[in-house]
Amino acid sequence: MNDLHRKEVVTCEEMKALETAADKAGLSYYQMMENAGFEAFSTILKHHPQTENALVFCGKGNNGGDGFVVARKLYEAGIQTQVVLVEGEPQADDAKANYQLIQANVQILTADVAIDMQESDLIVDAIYGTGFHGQLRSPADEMITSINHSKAYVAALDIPSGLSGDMEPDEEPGACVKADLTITFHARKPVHCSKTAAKFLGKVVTADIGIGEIINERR
Ligand SMILES: NC(=O)C1=CN([C@@H]2O[C@H](COP(=O)(O)OP(=O)(O)OC[C@H]3O[C@@H](n4cnc5c(N)ncnc54)[C@H](O)[C@@H]3O)[C@@H](O)[C@H]2O)[C@@H](O)CC1
Ligand SMILES: [K+]
Repeated sequence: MNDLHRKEVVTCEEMKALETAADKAGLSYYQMMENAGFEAFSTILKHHPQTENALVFCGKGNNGGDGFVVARKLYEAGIQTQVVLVEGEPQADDAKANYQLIQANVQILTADVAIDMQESDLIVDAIYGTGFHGQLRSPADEMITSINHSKAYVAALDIPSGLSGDMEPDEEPGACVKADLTITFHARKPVHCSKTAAKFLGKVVTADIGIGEIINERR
């Protein structure tokens, strides 16, 4: 593992290796998701404390799982919260577990119903993170166009959906979420250092999810 956990910028593959190492050292994937969701929630409310109505767009992978954790924290903080399942029910195990935890309290919408974004003052983008490659497909592309037309404050979890985490510095981005705030986990990915992507990232905050500490402890 060398000093990979100390690097300020890691590729998506290196991030996966760090998560595997942290899991082996005793920080479960489930706990990393909880930490990522809690840190994102706290960072969002620090930057947008006036939030009253939130809409959380979740994909089917672990980025969506982080979104379910954020939705639970927002609801627990007394904020009116709705979740949109962009690609149907979650497929990743920890995302499924976190989806179960919000069922009783958070209204769940699906991509086939008309979504009114007028009332929302916060949109959380948890559609895709480091697992995304290539171009957006339907219905995510239509959802993202609507997100970009809304007046809400937009916070992206890990990466604004549609951008590849390993983007080359001079690569032109395709269609993607335009965020006001991006909260990335553990370390920046190459996309967070790209000049061409900068206008879609907004302010970038790196959140500690416990990986560095657990790897240091077990050395
Ligand atoms: N334990 C973990 O693995 C952790 C993961 N975390 C979160 O999980 C994210 C990575 O999760 P995943 O690897 O599940 O992937 P994502 O949730 O980023 O993506 C979901 C799925 O989208 C699919 N996909 C890729 N390109 C696509 C395209 N063009 N159109 C449609 N679908 C496409 C992929 O098959 C992928 O499985 C991170 O960015 C981070 O937010 C965090 O919770 C921290 C811990
Ligand atoms: K995202």
